[in-house]
Amino acid sequence: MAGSKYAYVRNFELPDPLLPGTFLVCRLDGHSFHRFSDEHGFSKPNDERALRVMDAAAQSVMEEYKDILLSFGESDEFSFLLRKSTQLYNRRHAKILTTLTSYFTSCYVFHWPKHFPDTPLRYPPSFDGRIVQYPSAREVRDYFAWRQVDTHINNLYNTTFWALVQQGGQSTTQAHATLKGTFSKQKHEILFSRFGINYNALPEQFKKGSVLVREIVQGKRDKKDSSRDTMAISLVHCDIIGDAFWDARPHLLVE
Ligand SMILES: Nc1nc2c(ncn2[C@@H]2O[C@H](COP(=O)(O)OP(=O)(O)OP(=O)(O)O)[C@@H](O)[C@H]2O)c(=O)[nH]1
Ligand SMILES: [Mg+2]
Repeated sequence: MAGSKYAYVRNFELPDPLLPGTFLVCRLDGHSFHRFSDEHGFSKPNDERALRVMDAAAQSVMEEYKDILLSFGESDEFSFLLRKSTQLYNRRHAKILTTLTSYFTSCYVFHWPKHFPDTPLRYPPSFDGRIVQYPSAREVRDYFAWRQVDTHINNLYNTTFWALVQQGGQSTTQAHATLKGTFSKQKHEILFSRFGINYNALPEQFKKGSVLVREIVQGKRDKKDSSRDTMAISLVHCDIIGDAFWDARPHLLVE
């Protein structure tokens, strides 16, 4: 079939394949959530309702995209690990990134009312996204360890910061100055001696983020493909994503 004289413009649409045989990590991050959290009255430093909306949206994404084996979330971000051999959308970069970002965003809006029954959305939230390609399991392990360490560092800072402001009566400028150059031990000490807060006793989700992992259901075969095990998504808050985590779940890092 001959194209119209206009059809040549199609040639300007270039292919954008992701490298074959690489692990894909897609990280989404709330756009201007500093403002979004203020406008929707999130509690500081952590709002459990807000974290539950993020977890619910990520779970929906994993239910829709079976090649996502693991996801990790904290604050306004979520990272998704796709299996190395995924053929999702023929590994087209923009197609994967835009559909995951838009599906996550609409799931966030979809799940919002359940967790914020008394707070209607004041405006539509949005998320940005990127895909990083990692050649080996080592980088994937280190990637998730990096995000989880970041959660801990940020949470310790934010918890101490807001204790100084909310309970200690400091201005935000003063609180920043108090914390400047402090090591983590000193922040623990400020929390405990001044405010009676034992950091280690805070909810695991605040300190370690949310891990959603596709686990093998022992002894059960997939209904559609009997050569495969049945997988179920489980939400873990207390796991360290360290060597013991990965070693117990070798299926996450196979081809
Ligand atoms: N109060 C409160 N704020 C939160 C919570 N989770 C995320 N936020 C806000 O979301 C921000 C997330 O950090 P960033 O992603 O660096 O900042 P951002 O405003 O989203 O900016 P961009 O991502 O660059 O668009 C935090 O700085 C907080 O202001 C929460 O549980 N409670
Ligand atoms: Mg953000």
